[in-house]
Amino acid sequence: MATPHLHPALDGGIAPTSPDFSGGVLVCNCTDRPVRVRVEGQVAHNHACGCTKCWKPEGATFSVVAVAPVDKVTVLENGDKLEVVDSSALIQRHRCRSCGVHMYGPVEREHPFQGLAFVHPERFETEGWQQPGFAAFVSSVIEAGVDPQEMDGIRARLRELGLEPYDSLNPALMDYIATWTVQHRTKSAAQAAAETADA
Ligand SMILES: N[C@@H](CCC(=O)N[C@@H](CS)C(=O)NCC(=O)O)C(=O)O
Ligand SMILES: [Zn+2]
Ligand SMILES: [Zn+2]
Repeated sequence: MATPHLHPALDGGIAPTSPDFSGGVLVCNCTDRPVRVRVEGQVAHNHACGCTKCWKPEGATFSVVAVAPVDKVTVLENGDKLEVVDSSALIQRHRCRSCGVHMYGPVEREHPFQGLAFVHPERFETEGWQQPGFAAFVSSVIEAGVDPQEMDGIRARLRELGLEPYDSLNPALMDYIATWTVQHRTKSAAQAAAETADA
């Protein structure tokens, strides 16, 4: 069977992380007035995402997406071209309205990921960004039109590339979310008790 095409940054082997990468500028696809967004520092939790919401380059089955603290992300040029894809979504994906590339997606509402912005490191002008480490929302590629019969081949290829496939996020992030949920619940209960005591 033919090797499945996943994403240009994955198909030919994954470029290694550079210890010297200290941030860079994300650029959209426009030749005229490209949107430029600066990210200070290395990105984190870079991964392949199979969900239908994340931006993918033409023909790709997966997105490559990472996070950076939102206060390390600055729109440098042509921010007037940005629009929010879906203002009701958790991730406020800002795309270039001319070329469609998603430039950054902050999480603003109360959530374990609050304060982070999702970015597509392949849009960095320079190399050395953190290499992807796992694949998330893999089954979701079916929602984008992939034949379910291709899933074994896709998961095998992801594993071959060292990207363990998950149908949600990886265990580290799922544990982080669950821990946040417990702490948040505990904090809310404590706050409620304090308010009752004050009354
Ligand atoms: N099966 C859904 C999954 C969508 C989804 O939950 N995506 C994840 C990974 S990016 C998420 O956290 N979404 C939050 C959001 O889109 O704001 C799809 O493919 O559309
Ligand atoms: Zn553009
Ligand atoms: Zn996604």
